[in-house]
Amino acid sequence: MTDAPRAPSHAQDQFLNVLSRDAAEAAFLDALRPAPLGVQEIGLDGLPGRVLARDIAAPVDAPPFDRATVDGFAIRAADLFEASAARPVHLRLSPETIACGTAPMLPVTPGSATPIATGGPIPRGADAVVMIEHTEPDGDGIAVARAVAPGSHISFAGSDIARGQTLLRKGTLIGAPEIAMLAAVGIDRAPVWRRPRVAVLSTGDELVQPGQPLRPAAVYDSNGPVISAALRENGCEAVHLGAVPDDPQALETAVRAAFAGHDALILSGGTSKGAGDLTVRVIEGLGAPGIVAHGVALKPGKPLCLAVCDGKPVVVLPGFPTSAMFTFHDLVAPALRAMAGLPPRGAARVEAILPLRLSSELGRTEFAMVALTEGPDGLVAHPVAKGSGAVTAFAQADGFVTVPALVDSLPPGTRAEVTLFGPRADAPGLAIIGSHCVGLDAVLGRLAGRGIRARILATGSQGGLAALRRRECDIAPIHLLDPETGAYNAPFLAEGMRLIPGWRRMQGLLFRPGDPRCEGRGLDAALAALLADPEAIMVNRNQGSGTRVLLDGLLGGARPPGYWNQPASHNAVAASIAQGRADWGMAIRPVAAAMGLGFLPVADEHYDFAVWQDPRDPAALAAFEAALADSAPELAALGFVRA
Ligand SMILES: Nc1nc2c(c(=O)[nH]1)N[C@H]1C(S)=C(S)[C@@H](COP(=O)(O)OP(=O)(O)OC[C@H]3O[C@@H](n4cnc5c(N)ncnc54)[C@H](O)[C@@H]3O)O[C@H]1N2
Ligand code: MOO
Repeated sequence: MTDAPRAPSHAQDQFLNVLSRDAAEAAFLDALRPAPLGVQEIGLDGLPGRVLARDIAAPVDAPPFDRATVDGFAIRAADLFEASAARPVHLRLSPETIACGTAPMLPVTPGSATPIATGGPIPRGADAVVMIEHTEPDGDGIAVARAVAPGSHISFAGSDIARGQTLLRKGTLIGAPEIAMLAAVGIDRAPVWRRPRVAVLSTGDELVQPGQPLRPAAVYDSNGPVISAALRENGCEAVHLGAVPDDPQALETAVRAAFAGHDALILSGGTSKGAGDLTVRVIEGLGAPGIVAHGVALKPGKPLCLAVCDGKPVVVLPGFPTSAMFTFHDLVAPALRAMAGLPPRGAARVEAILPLRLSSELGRTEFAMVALTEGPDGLVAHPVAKGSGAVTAFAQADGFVTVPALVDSLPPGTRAEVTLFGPRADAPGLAIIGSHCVGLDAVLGRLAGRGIRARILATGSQGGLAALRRRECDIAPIHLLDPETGAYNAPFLAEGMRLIPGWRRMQGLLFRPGDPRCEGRGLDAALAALLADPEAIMVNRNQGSGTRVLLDGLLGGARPPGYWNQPASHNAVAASIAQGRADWGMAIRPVAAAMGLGFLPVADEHYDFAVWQDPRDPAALAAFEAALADSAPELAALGFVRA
């Protein structure tokens, strides 16, 4: 409860009351007591995805009558007890033929048979059907050379669904199989829970809706669409109202309107500081009891704000996309599912080995997202964290490992429980761990065309080689320069590994077009001019990258301004120069071209694939090599030269 008086200052008392995850959940559920919102009758067409509000009993039998399951003759089994190949039994034919949809008029009397189609109602007197191919025409009737057990080829009334039986239970999520059952007993509408209508509002001056051009310093609103999608996956109707700027009046108006017209309200962003106080004040004014938790000892997700106003949930998710999704799934979705009448989502769990130490912040329950590969001793859980601001972690991860608040790290080799996002992790065909290159996407496209799926985890060359050494992946893409020999990749292989030759990528010096220090000059002259100018700021690369080795070689011990800015990708280097945060750096040519930057070639870098000589899936690896050969045109178009 947060009725504490607020200082009118700008003091950073953002988290009035940091609760444990469990305490926050309990406070929220206690104040909300989530329950379904009411019942509505919906026709069959609208039922998929809805949740049944009452048990449904079958009003009729299915099938409604005893029927033939084959084309043949309705007979009396007793007539054929003695039938054999040596002494076929003759049966005379009844004058009627029973088609589907024809009610029989005449009984089957001893010594007779009635032609019947699959699905035709069994006539009185008959107790079995003999298949047409087990009979021969015989004068005015048929000859049957085998006995037939009573009940053969008959499906009896009510054998599928018995009248009065509970067909579907309350709480069932209706899909195609349920529609079939309802339709089969003649039901054309069913009572379902009303879907909670949930308003979704993003907050922040920097947000631009997808489809619009991006302004400088702005980002696309990804939380709004992803929360809306997740709401729909959890039985709610999502109403995405776009983004509202950090302006008190605009925020108050938007929040009040969204709250009034919906069953729940989900905001994102601005929970931790500044504008967050605005949102919090508006929420406090919406109704009692108001905010029940603001600040939860969770990682990601610390600034989560949970409120209940006049019986409706009002939630402010952290702005960072990964934090927003995690807190939504962990603490918000279960309550909304209960309001939608859906049962709790059962999460499958598997055990997997941690290949590396997993560090965690003491005092916060931490969820570490992991991608699974198959290792020699079972599943291996590779952390895929890119920070709370990332949007790709959910798509790349199979699930997460929970590190309790009082644990600060899990050592390598720990067998950890992984809670899966989906029903079961689908085993990828090929596990590729190492350095990522845009050219690899072209190869994987070709590989998919050959029906083989691959999982890529971008860990850098060294991480990939280590995973390959532990046999936790099939392929490690690497570009490692041995400064001693000047050779690429081969010196780094372990005994029993080999290289599949990949391609060469030209590394070079990047600059903004028109920079007089570089434009029209050769590499040496440009470098000399840059190093001579104290105003020239460089952007470096991370230690351990091949590009860094090249750069350090070029710099020959110099430490120009910007040296300590060390991002880990070609794209970050190019963005930094294009946006004027730095003036020069090193990256591969396609990245320079994509950003419209000037480029002075420095050296060809070799990007190859390390594999074991005795791979665990030789066929998949052969398919990879074939896909690599097929990708020559795409690679050439990207500016890569096949090795
Ligand atoms: N000094 C402190 N700074 C921060 C703290 C802290 O305790 N002290 N907490 C950090 C944590 S943890 C998180 S999580 C974030 C949460 O911040 P907010 O909830 O206030 O979110 P914003 O500041 O508005 O945005 C953070 C980040 O996310 C981007 N964003 C916001 N909305 C969207 C959206 N709809 N779609 C895509 N991206 C969005 C926004 O542009 C920012 O980059 O705060 C830390 N800081
Ligand atoms: O809570 Mo924040 O979500 O750690 O990044």
